[in-house]
Amino acid sequence: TFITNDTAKLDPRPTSYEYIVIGGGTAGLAVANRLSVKHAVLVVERGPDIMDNEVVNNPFTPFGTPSPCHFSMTAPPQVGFNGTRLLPLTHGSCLGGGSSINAMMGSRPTFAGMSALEALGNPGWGWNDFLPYMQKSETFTPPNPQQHTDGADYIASAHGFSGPVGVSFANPLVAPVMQNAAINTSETIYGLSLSPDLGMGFSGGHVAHFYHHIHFNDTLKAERRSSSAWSYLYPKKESRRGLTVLTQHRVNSILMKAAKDGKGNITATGVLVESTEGGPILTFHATREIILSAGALYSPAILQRSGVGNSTFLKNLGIKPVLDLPGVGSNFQDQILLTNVSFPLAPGANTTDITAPGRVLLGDVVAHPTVRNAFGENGTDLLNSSVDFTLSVGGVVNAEAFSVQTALTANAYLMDHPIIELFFNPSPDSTALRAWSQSILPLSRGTVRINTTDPSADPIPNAHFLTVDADLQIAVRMARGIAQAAVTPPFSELIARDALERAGVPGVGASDEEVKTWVLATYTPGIHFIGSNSMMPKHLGGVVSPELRVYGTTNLRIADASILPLSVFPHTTLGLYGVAEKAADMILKAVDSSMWGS
Ligand SMILES: Cc1cc2nc3c(=O)[nH]c(=O)nc-3n(C[C@H](O)[C@H](O)[C@H](O)COP(=O)(O)OP(=O)(O)OC[C@H]3O[C@@H](n4cnc5c(N)ncnc54)[C@H](O)[C@@H]3O)c2cc1C
Repeated sequence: TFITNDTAKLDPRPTSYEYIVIGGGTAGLAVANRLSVKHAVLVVERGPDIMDNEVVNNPFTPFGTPSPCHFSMTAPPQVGFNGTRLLPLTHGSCLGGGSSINAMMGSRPTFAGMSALEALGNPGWGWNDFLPYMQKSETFTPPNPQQHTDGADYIASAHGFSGPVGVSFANPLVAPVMQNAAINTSETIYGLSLSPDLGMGFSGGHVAHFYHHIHFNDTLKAERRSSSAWSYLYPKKESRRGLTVLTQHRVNSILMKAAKDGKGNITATGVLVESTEGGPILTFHATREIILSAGALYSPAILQRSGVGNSTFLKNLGIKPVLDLPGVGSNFQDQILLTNVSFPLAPGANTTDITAPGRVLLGDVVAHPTVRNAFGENGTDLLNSSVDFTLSVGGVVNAEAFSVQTALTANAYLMDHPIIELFFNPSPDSTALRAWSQSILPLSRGTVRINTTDPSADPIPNAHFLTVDADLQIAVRMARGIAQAAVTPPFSELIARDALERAGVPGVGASDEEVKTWVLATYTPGIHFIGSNSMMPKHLGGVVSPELRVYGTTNLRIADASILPLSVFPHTTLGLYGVAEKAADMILKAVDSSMWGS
């Protein structure tokens, strides 16, 4: 593998590769790794290589600590209490992308979620077909006897044991006394039962220990973030003669030409690349395929700059349309988080038992209530929202797209897909226990659009958070879950009696209006952006086919979070490695079949 930020070092500079991967982030590096076993692959990554950065590598660095990989853009004003709110959209830009800065919480989709994805017109994406790809990516470290005594468990058949991505529980388990109290309390408030393993695809309300994307070396007793860079790129055994990685260079656009396949499809022939410091525009050609993996914020922007998107919109920006695909940048969505809820510890609490000085991870245990757990038997009545607003802002390309997605979401609810996440961890300074709640499967939809042809400018991502009523009602339930946890033993016994008041959370007796006010004033993005190049039928606004090929092209595929049409990955990363493995498999099989055919 050759990693450089200097094109002069590509000497003589090859101008042609078999495959070009745009974006060396979470999914991009995984795809590149698999393709480069037998093929010449160029990865172009806008951010730097920060291999030795301790802030990033140490999994116990307090979440959110700035690093050269942390970037943020501000979304257009979103709904808020008494008007609008400006919310930061954080993302990673370096080798590893989001996986180099995320909270490493490892979760997977459920059987119900993957059924919804498949029913949307994506054969081959159901749970049974998808599980082997998640397993292929993973080396799971089973809990040792002490971790097991402290509560961690697993189901071997769910996991992979020889893939590049390290998945393990912290060793020793972080604050097991706190974890077990949180589990018991969650069981009580939502009527849940303990699940041995989050990765088995279980639907139905459950509570479980989280594992994290951490490489754990039993001999060295060392733990390191298992970013995609530290999984698929840096380790010696993953080194590839055929792989070139160009960092600190941005792909401005993709070059296309009319193909001679007789079906009117176009072919992606190369990319225009520029150093992020400026300088000449370079052209690199791809002889086989181009794989777009710049993430849900940037992949639609690159397509739009390349003339792929809604033709009218492109013409208004002065861009010559190459392919009219109205779904590009539509169906954009994110979950929401209720965060920063910090319950001060009970006076005299034994902090070493219930907090973990220097070893905090986000989300040590997680509760996953379903709509039945959170709202009772009539919970699916929630989903009677009108399409009008979403349609007017371009969140869906037509009313049918919204009604199909609503129906699939309702069906997932009936199959007991979790709708809420409630998770807990100690505060980094060991003075408090923190509660967080995250929505799953939101219905609000928005857009990612460029507003200039300047390739150095960020696109405008507008998720229109909480604009569908069901999402707001679920958010109110999320806040109520946090309040209930604070007054329900045994968790309540670990925190101060007036913890709820001091945390500023509406009490259990607060009215729905009071809770809604608090939600609108405090919610933040879930930072699991998806959907902006959705995998679904073209007439519903789909951008890629189940083979992840951009409709109307012969050889342009997308492998990143933008292809997910529904938010069925509660946390995205482990599922995205599955997407990347499946993408690589489909690409390589296409080569094999063309060789047999020739
Ligand atoms: C702060 C934070 C916390 C999170 N916590 C969790 C968690 O605990 N668990 C979990 O599972 N998920 C978590 N996530 C979500 C998860 O990390 C992302 O969904 C995932 O990393 C997205 O992967 P991707 O491959 O789609 O894109 P990315 O990983 O974002 O990769 C895209 C790459 O493309 C590059 N790029 C963009 N434009 C260009 C261009 N024009 N040319 C070249 N390169 C370009 C970017 O620099 C980036 O490196 C978190 C995310 C964030 C930001």
